[in-house]
Amino acid sequence: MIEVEVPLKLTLFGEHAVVYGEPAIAMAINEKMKIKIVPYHKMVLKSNSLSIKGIKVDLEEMKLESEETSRVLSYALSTINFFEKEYGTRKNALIEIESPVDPSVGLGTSAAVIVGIVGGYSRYLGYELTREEIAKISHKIELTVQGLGSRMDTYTTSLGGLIYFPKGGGYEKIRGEIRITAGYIRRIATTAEILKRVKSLKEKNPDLFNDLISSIGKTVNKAKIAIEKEDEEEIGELMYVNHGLLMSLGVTLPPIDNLVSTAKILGLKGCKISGGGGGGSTVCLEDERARILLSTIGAKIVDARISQEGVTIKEINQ
Ligand SMILES: Nc1ncnc2c1ncn2[C@@H]1O[C@H](COP(=O)(O)OP(=O)(O)OP(=O)(O)O)[C@@H](O)[C@H]1O
Ligand SMILES: C[C@@](O)(CCO)CC(=O)[O-]
Ligand SMILES: [Mg+2]
Repeated sequence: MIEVEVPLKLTLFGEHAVVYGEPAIAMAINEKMKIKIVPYHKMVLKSNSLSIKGIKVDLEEMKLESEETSRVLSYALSTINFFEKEYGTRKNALIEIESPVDPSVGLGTSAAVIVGIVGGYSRYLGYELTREEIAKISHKIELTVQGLGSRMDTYTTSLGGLIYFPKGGGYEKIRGEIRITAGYIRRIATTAEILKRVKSLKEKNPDLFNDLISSIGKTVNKAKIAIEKEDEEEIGELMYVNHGLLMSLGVTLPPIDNLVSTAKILGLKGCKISGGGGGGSTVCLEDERARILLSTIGAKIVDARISQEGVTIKEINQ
């Protein structure tokens, strides 16, 4: 049996802008997706947190036929098919995914599913991939499924830690500690859908769009310096600025906008939406009042302690 653990992630700065080559900062957290892979007589996927809205069932074979099924399973299916296409191998298995959070809430579950299956299924096939190799393959798969996207989520969940993604590519681990309070609410759309909306804004108003994302890029670079100097005042101020710029991109949601502006009035150091947006996750610099504010919008608090460890893969002889 292969057992995989993948940390989820928080985007601290630069979401969406990073898709267009700007920098970003993300952090792997203590919320871990667990994936188990065991030999089986056919290829079966089991996942505790997925649900499907609307079903179409072949009653003879009791087989789900709805398009919704393939959409919801698209990341997992594409990852399994990747190995058949690239490595010419397919070995039947029962793949069981256990997620600590709901899907599509801004915590990188799409990246974690891909990273977990790439790491676990490649080991099941007898390959020993490094975390960098897992990240590279996973980014390629997520990009294929979504059509748009950056290396940020797949690299953060593969490598772990607090990571700066510079303009133009690569990554750099950041020293320094940042203590966060974070929670999530349900989202109105998936990241893939929100990315498409942002792209249409770029096509409609390229000059304005470029000004917005380059301002986010400047915010990220200032935040990197502030994190390294452990200057919480500056980090927090930049979180509010980044949230305002994401509001202008149209990716926030009124309950989170209200929370962020209330946080600012109450004197919390910093808060912003995190991840794809449209609801989902909110991050604040650690503060008991942030937990209270998050609970007022019905958010589920997550364990936002940093996970220095990235994806871990264990082979267990049964
Ligand atoms: N436990 C799971 N099992 C299988 N697939 C999952 C699971 N969790 C998430 N997914 C896949 O990931 C998709 C959600 O990806 P999406 O990018 O919208 O959210 P996210 O990655 O959590 O947020 P963000 O990209 O903003 O960080 C789901 O629709 C599903 O296809
Ligand atoms: C919105 C985005 O920047 C972060 C999603 O968690 C998309 C990406 O970087 O692939
Ligand atoms: Mg995602």
